[in-house]
Amino acid sequence: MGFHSLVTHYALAYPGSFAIGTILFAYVLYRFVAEPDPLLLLPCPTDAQFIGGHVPAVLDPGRSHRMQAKWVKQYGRNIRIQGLHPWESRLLPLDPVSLAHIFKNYDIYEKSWQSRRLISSLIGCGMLAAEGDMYSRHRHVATPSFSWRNLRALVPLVFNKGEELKDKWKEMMEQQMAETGGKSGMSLKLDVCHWIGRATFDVVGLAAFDYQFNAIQKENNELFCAYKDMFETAVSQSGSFSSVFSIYFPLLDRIFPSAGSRAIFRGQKTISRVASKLVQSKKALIIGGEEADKLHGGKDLLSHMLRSNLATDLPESERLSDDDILNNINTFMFAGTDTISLALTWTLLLLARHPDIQSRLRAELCAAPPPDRTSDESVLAHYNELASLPFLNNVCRESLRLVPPIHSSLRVAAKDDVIPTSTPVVGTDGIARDSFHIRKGTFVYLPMEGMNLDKEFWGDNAWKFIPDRWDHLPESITAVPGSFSSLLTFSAGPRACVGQRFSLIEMKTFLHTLLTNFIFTEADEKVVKANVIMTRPYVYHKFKEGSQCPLIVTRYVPGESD
Ligand code: HEM
Repeated sequence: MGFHSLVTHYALAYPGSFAIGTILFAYVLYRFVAEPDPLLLLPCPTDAQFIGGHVPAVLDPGRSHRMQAKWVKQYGRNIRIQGLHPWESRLLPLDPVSLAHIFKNYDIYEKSWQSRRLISSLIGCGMLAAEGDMYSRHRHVATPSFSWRNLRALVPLVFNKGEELKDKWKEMMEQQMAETGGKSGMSLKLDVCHWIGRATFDVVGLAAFDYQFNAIQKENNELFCAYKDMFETAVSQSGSFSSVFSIYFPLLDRIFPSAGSRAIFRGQKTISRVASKLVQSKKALIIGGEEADKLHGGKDLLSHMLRSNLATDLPESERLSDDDILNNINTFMFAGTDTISLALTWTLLLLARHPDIQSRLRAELCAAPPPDRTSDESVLAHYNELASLPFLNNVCRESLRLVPPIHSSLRVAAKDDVIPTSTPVVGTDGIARDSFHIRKGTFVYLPMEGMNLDKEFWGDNAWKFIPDRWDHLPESITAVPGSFSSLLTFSAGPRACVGQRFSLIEMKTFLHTLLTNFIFTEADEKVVKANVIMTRPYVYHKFKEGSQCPLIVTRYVPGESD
């Protein structure tokens, strides 16, 4: 039978599947031949895995910086990488001009529907997941809460939580001393990631909605457990079959939930019950009039958001519903707890690995004595002093540069676009161009860590922890479009992190309290980085034990320990 008659025979015998086959064939022909993806003009590294492509390499903080440096040398700063299968191309821009364009045009480069659905299914459609008009309304109502004037009022509560953590560790040391008859006790091996995580939950709970989790003392608060279980389940499930299933078939996941989904639904129920009551009672006080609101004096982000949402000059169409407000509180809990605790954990690990830098920092911090804990004014003056300490500033920036808690992010082009470049891109056709086309639907990586570690901008020692670099930065870094000190740690452009200032308050305040009371040294275990939604510490070869960062914490006694 010839090809012709074979096709006719098949079409007559199986008309349905023949029609589907023909449509698919026409689509493939159209996509790849008549309208080939313009990204195919960009050079692509040849070392992709058949399934998974370059994605694992691009996401792995253990090797992505090395890989990217090699690719930039070979292919230039705008690279086409292979997506999850050989027919899918993605863009990896390491060019500051291209990245600035992508960050600025956040309405073209949106979060993918998959990541938005995943985030929404966990914490609702708050600022992190929303796009379009909904996003603008969220940002409009939430941004004033993060003004410096409002954040100043939160400094004392952050300071007090740092002190509480210090007191807790001292108490644990004293307890150990009593148990061992004084033989040991000045030192403890602590998973600092776990402990700082508890303190950060406390801080964000109070700052976000004036709620006392009391997690430094005990991990049994109902709301704390709900949030913690929910976030931990989401982290442990990331990339698993059940999480992919729940993204693509949310309805089926509701009807036949996996164990993980059941844990998440349970958490959501508790959060909705407890936190909704908080929203209602705060709202009633604000609506109750100026006097009631003054008495309530809510300095937390929720109170500020409710006030700005209830403002008489806000058009009705721009107001958020109570559910939207609650989604934003969940968003602050999700976006503001692990991020800060990881930033602090990595800083302490880096200081443990560089004892000379730790001692220098401690000397600077000890010169700024602690304030009178009972006076908010004194705590604020203390923070102002910390904010101006040059070496503390350098250490924070260097740690946030070297290990950004969010390694990278993913966007998808919502329409066709032309991306400018800093230097001409030489296409696979040999032609040099000042810009290149990108097709609607193309995935684009935002390499936060990649840009922070780029040797061409930061110098040959870019992969090392050198806080002093901040005193003589190379001119080249001014080209990098970061929202904070030319770093992409807090992203860039209109959708950069709203919590940046707050994070620095917590980092600096905690570092002062912890380093003037304790010395941090490395334990026997080797700690390595892994990207599990965020860049988290794991003990080498003990990935199954979960994220942890064991360090030896020793009491610092001025004069004796120096
Ligand atoms: C060291 C700490 C922090 C780091 C490194 C960090 C980093 C980031 C990054 C990289 C993004 C952009 C994510 C993306 O586009 O995919 C982001 C967004 C965001 N962050 Fe943070 N963050 C930190 C702390 C906080 C805190 C404390 C809060 C709130 C209390 C917060 C709230 C948010 C929100 C709401 C967004 C979404 C902003 C938008 O889309 O307009 N973050 N953060």
